[in-house]
Amino acid sequence: MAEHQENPDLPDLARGVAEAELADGGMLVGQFEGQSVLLVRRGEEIFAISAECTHYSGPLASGLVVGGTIRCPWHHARFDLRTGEAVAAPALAPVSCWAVERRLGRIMVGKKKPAPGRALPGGSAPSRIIIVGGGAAGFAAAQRLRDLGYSGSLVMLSDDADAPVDRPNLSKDFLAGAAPQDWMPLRDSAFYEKQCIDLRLATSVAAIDVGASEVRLADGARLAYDRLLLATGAEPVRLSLPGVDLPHVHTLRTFADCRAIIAQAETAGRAVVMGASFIGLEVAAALRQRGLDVHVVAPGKRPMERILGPQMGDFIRALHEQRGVVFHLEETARAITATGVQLAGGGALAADLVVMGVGVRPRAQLAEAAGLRTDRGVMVDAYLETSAPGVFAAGDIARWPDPHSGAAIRVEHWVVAGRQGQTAAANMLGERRKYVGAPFFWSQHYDLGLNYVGHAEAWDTIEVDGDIAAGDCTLRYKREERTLAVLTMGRDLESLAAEAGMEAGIAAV
Ligand SMILES: Cc1cc2nc3c(=O)[nH]c(=O)nc-3n(C[C@H](O)[C@H](O)[C@H](O)COP(=O)(O)OP(=O)(O)OC[C@H]3O[C@@H](n4cnc5c(N)ncnc54)[C@H](O)[C@@H]3O)c2cc1C
Ligand code: FES
Repeated sequence: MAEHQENPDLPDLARGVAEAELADGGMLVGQFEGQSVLLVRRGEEIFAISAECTHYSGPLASGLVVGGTIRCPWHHARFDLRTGEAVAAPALAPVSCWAVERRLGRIMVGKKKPAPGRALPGGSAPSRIIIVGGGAAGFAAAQRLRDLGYSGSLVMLSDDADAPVDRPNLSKDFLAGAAPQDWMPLRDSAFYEKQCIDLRLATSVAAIDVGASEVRLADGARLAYDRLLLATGAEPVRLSLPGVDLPHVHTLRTFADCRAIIAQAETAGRAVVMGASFIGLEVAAALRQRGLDVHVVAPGKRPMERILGPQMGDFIRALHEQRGVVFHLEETARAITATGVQLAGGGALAADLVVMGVGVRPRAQLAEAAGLRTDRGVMVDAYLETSAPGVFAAGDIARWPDPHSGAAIRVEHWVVAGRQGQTAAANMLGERRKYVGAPFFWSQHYDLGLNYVGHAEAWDTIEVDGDIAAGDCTLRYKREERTLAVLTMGRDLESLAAEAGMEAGIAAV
């Protein structure tokens, strides 16, 4: 938690505030020993927790209290009000909590509470767990296993040479040059040592033998498991075009990909981004922030129209055009040369950097070869277990029965991957916890963020409330009167309420 200068505008919680200042259901930010502390009152109970989210320092006072949790307005992390525990991704570290005293009509903050400990769930705990994948789902699962008290062997295999990183930032602040390199790892190497997580980088898994409960590494070594989590994520599609292997043509998935784009951007003046969806446009924004000329080539009529609809498509286009991005829509590339991109429509664009953001495909080959049930991803049940008992899957590869849309869906969202990793961890230890989280993602373009809750592949109506052009709106994607998804800009509380509402709807069934 960040240290703060004394702020004369905030009440000193060592001296306390009058009880009347904190009504039932209310929140109040004060300071205690130089730190911002949030008081939350629920009936007769008062909680004191750090006012800043441990993900990107979001202001918890602008969040939503649901049951015993407080939810961050920026990317929906959840913290237990009593213990401070980060119960749901994307936050991976707890917030501090303090004891609260009520004396002579005043509320005062006392001693900091110790970090929470958890008892291992009942049942026969496995003694060897292997996680294949060092991304959002794999990391969150490993951390949650240790948080839950699992003390057996925990091996995490990743074919990436870098330890797990904050992948969403690869197309945002880090690519734009606004975040230092040391922001990127989710944890430093000391964390893995301390938690006894045997993290093996640049280690490729070649096969899984579910009959023998073994994974085979590319170097031929075999490792036995009692429980296995597949969290192999997705890989970027590389269009098959002449010139696609030229050195200035990139895709973006890993930290190394991002460093290579940055190295090229340092000398490049003109970039062509292929694809006008989330990653393509975030890359376009970041490269504009670095001062490059940026052209975007995409086959659709509007950017992001298939996912967000025409109104948002027009808005996103205008937003990027105001910042100097030039779109070539309803257009595709025919070939890439050392100096540019030739368009199918006959034109040509000069470029010394080309980035393809044309989608990803799930890395489900291991599961397919092992005979697990797959269908455009790895099929899992509500507990995230695959068709092979004891083998779980989470994140971008998993297709799960989503209770909100009623369909088996697979998404590519950071928060979903992290939360599925956390649920799979509990279930690998013998809990029977269904994954019922409403899908959620965020995207950032320059200083504008959008939040999206739910899942709508097709809709018949988009209900717009507010002013899209002003970045202050809520869009509801509906089919037959039912809201499938809610997009907000500048209305974080509505996004949180939509998520909580969808989840409450499921809980009530
Ligand atoms: C640039 C970028 C920006 C993004 N921005 C956002 C955003 O703003 N919001 C959002 O919600 N989502 C965003 N996403 C999507 C989000 O990052 C993914 O949904 C998330 O990372 C999925 O997590 P995962 O654990 O399933 O897979 P990954 O994070 O991809 O991790 C997969 C891991 O498996 C390893 N692996 C794969 N196969 C093998 C093998 N055979 N042997 C060993 N290891 C293997 C890989 O090396 C990797 O470590 C972004 C993605 C990218 C690339
Ligand atoms: S800042 Fe709180 S969830 Fe991201």
